[in-house]
Amino acid sequence: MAKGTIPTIFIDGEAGTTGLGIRQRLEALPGVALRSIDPERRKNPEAKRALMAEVDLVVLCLPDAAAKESAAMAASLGADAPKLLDASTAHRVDPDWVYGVPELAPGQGDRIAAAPRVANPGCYPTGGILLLRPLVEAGLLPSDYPVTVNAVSGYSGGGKAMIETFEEGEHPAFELYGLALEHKHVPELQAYSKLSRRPIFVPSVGAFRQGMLVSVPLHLGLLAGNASPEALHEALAAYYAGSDFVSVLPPTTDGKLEPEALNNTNKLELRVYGNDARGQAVLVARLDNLGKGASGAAVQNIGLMLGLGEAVRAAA
Ligand SMILES: NC(=O)C1=CN([C@@H]2O[C@H](COP(=O)(O)OP(=O)(O)OC[C@H]3O[C@@H](n4cnc5c(N)ncnc54)[C@H](OP(=O)(O)O)[C@@H]3O)[C@@H](O)[C@H]2O)C=CC1
Ligand SMILES: CC(=O)N[C@@H](CCC(=O)OP(=O)(O)O)C(=O)O
Repeated sequence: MAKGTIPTIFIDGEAGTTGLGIRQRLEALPGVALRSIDPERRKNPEAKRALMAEVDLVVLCLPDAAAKESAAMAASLGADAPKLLDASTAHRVDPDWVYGVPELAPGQGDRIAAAPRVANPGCYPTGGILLLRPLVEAGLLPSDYPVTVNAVSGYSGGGKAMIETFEEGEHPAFELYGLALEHKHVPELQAYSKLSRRPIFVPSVGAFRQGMLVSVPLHLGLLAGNASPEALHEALAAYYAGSDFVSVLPPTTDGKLEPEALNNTNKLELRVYGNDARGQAVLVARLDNLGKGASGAAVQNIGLMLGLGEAVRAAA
């Protein structure tokens, strides 16, 4: 139930990369009003608390520690507490929060719509989970399969600090990272893909602003019943039939894929590349790390949480 005539939203951290992207998308959306704090007071706890009590929904676009503080502040408002959507990593595997991937499973969109607290997903896990979960659910990919997820992101994924180092020419043009195998996205990737064995995750970042590819190599002989690439494709296509934003495409014929084609959209594409003779396949997800990987996904969740789903679909 809206506190005013139309739902109101406060973006805590609206000057950052994700906050700005959400703001721009919401400004183009009819039926919501944005509320802000004077920029000089944007980190002031009293100013935040007062605004939180007035709005219907707060979006947290903050580093993890600040997101935890803001979430506690909102909870302390009791009956005046707004709904929360957290873009940080802080609450993604917290059982008191609903994971904000509407395509995760049947009924997930309804769970997001009804939830007081929703955790927006990480950009890389969005691609990995949407590739893996249907195959585990279908019994094609054993849950203890030794999964490796390789990925490349545009440099905006690292927020304001990384954007600056790339645009000042102070960052290598390409870099593997996360090689300590403790990347913050692994827990959500494992939990929501329903994998019993911790996946190996090897992210990388390149000299392009935005766009992302997430890929998972598979040995067909280790899948249930030596599943074929066609069976993997069919399982994914059936899972996302009728989805507004996720599509399952035949692989391109030249065996190449670039990461930027979906930039500035909330779309995500899945493909299965296979070679029966070699007994191998590679699953690939393409998305915009700032779109379906962050701000686009946030606006999709806001649409569900505030009953604006139709407007979000129309604007996408
Ligand atoms: N970039 C991406 O692709 C994605 C990022 N995310 C997540 O979103 C969150 C924000 O990331 P991102 O936008 O990239 O980061 P940025 O560094 O671009 O922005 C963070 C913003 O938060 C502000 N901030 C920090 N502390 C406070 C506070 N206590 N109160 C109010 N504002 C504060 C910062 O201000 P100042 O600079 O002045 O400190 C900055 O404007 C992170 O948790 C990140 O993990 C999620 C999905 C994708
Ligand atoms: C290139 C780069 O540095 N990417 C970020 C992830 C960006 C992202 O979407 O992660 P969150 O949603 O969890 O913030 C990283 O690997 O930490």
